Amino acid sequence: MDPHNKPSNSDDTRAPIVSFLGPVSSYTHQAALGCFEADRYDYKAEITIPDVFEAVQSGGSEFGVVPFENSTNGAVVFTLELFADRHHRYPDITVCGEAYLDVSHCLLGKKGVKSSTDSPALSGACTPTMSSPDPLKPRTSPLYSLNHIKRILSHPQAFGQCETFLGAYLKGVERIDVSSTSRAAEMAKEDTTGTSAAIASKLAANIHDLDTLAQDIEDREDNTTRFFILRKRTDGAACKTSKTKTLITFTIDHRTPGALASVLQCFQANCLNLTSINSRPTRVVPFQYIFFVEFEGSKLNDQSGRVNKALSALGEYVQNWRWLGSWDDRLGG
Ligand SMILES: O=C(O)C(=O)C[C@]1(C(=O)O)C=C[C@@H](O)C=C1
Repeated sequence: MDPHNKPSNSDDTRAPIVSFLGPVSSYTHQAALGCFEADRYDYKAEITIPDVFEAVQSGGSEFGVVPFENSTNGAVVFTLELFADRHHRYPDITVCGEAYLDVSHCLLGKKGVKSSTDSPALSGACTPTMSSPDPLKPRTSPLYSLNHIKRILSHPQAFGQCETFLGAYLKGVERIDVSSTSRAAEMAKEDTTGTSAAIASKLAANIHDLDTLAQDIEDREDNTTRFFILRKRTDGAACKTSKTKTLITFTIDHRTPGALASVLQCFQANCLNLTSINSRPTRVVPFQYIFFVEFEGSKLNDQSGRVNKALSALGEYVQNWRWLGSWDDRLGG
């Protein structure tokens, strides 16, 4: 990746640090490797997504890479929560880039028995029941028996991307949410009973020397995750291409009819295409929300002036709002 202009506070003698949701071999790590050349940057594995935000906000790391949304399972709420920034912990965090990664999950563990068509672990797949009369057909079957698996570990996003396989072959098996898929692989490796399995990547299987009990277990072949690259706010970091996107957050007075429609109208009036809308609770008043709107166009490279016009116009309808960054659109690139 282009280094998005060298950070102004960087010491020229050391490589800029890129923090990512670790440990190594997470999908976020793989996305970071695709964006930042290994000979020009140092990588730092963080334990949680908040740790990545903190590393960038404190200036300890120049860049951070975090998951933002998945094509099958939707928004990564943990990341939205941090962008909501209710306690003003990350006032300088901005998005300066994005990356898309094809995500193909494996079930990793310690193998028991080689699978055969009559293995009891495999025979229940897609059997209609009263509660599930029309079960979906998984895209793949296990490579080995899963009879010995007592718990599955993964990041909640990964569970949501593999529901069909899990429903067919591991129905009722306990699921444990952990901080990332690569952490799940580490924990499966540490389990000396061999009864834990992790949903993680092929790379994690190699790094942690785990058996691949099943592969391509995601519900959809086109399963893709979008990651954001974070950096501290800099006014000069202009986008490089004409295809750009911008993210803002705002709150509105929920008692005013049409308040949200009025805000969205500011984008329509300036011919700005919206690309995503999300919301999270304000946690001030129940059932009131912080909205996230992403749209095509850049605040920093706004030759037509449409983005800045829309942003000035929406001030009239919101309680408060914040620009979270403008960056080059990498979809399809
Ligand atoms: O990076 C990882 O390995 C993660 O566990 C995070 C994450 C996510 O939150 O979206 C990243 C990619 C996949 O979509 C599943 C999980």
